[in-house]
Amino acid sequence: MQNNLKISFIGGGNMAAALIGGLAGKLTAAGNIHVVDINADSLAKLQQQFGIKTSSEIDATLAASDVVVLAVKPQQMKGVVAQLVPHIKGQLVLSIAAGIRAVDLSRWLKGHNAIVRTMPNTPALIGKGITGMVATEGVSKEQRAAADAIMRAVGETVWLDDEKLIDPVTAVSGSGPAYVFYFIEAMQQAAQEMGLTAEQGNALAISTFVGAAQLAAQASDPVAVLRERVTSKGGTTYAALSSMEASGVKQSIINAMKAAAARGQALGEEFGQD
Ligand SMILES: NC(=O)C1=CN([C@@H]2O[C@H](COP(=O)(O)OP(=O)(O)OC[C@H]3O[C@@H](n4cnc5c(N)ncnc54)[C@H](OP(=O)(O)O)[C@@H]3O)[C@@H](O)[C@H]2O)C=CC1
Ligand SMILES: O=C(O)[C@@H]1CCC=N1
Repeated sequence: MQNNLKISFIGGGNMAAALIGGLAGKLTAAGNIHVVDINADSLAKLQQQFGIKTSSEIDATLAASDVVVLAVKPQQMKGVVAQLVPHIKGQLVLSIAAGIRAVDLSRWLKGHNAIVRTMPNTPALIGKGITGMVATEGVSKEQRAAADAIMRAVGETVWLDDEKLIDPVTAVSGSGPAYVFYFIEAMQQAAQEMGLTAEQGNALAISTFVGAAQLAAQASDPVAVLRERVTSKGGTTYAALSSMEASGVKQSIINAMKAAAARGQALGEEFGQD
């Protein structure tokens, strides 16, 4: 599916690159995608990889865009948005930043209220992302559909009614890939400490994650039942899970995710001020 959607990215870092990979030449022609970034290396890489337009400064391309994607760090957002004001008229502004609230973006944009706040994740790079998203009142039906199409180009979407839920989404799926990588790293380390080679440990740990995740996605049973099926009475899995319970692993994960959500809220409070 290709359409003529003109999309400008402000910030061409890790997450923007993951999104552009799913959009360029797929949802829209590469020539319809424009990236503004202060980092010349990032721009050169993006242009070479995807054949998109790039510039180091905001220019007239922005005013001609249908969608402006804000993809800089939360700490950089206020300064960046201030530069956009003269160029934002009726475009949809789509933010992927953690923490920064739509009300603050709208105020910085002098009352512009066609804003969709989203929280994607890096598996977007391979079309397996999932994005939580919420629209402000000024977003038209067509703009909501465009936002959905952009994020669906790199995976699934989950629409929320309440912007407050973006912080929990950030804690679950936005930051989530890092928890998975952390768990895989621990499994790889354990594999090596028990005598397997790095290559063997990598293959075993990663395939186990992929296989178990796909089984969980396809099974009609809850994951707790799938876990119980692996856990023979008095067996090896029971020994491992008992050790995890005794160390408070589950509660640690819950605490960590609540810390991520709290950090999202704090970023909004810290970097969303006037
Ligand atoms: N990484 C992830 O997994 C996810 C990230 N996000 C959100 O995405 C956003 C971007 O994150 P990520 O891609 O990881 O960050 P990156 O640092 O990789 O990308 C941000 C880019 O913006 C550039 N930049 C800084 N200032 C400006 C400016 N004034 N004008 C234009 N470009 C500028 C940076 O350049 P320089 O490096 O020189 O500063 C950098 O290339 C964040 O708000 C984050 O919360 C959301 C979901 C997941
Ligand atoms: O760590 C962060 O703040 C960003 C948001 C979600 C994933 N990365």
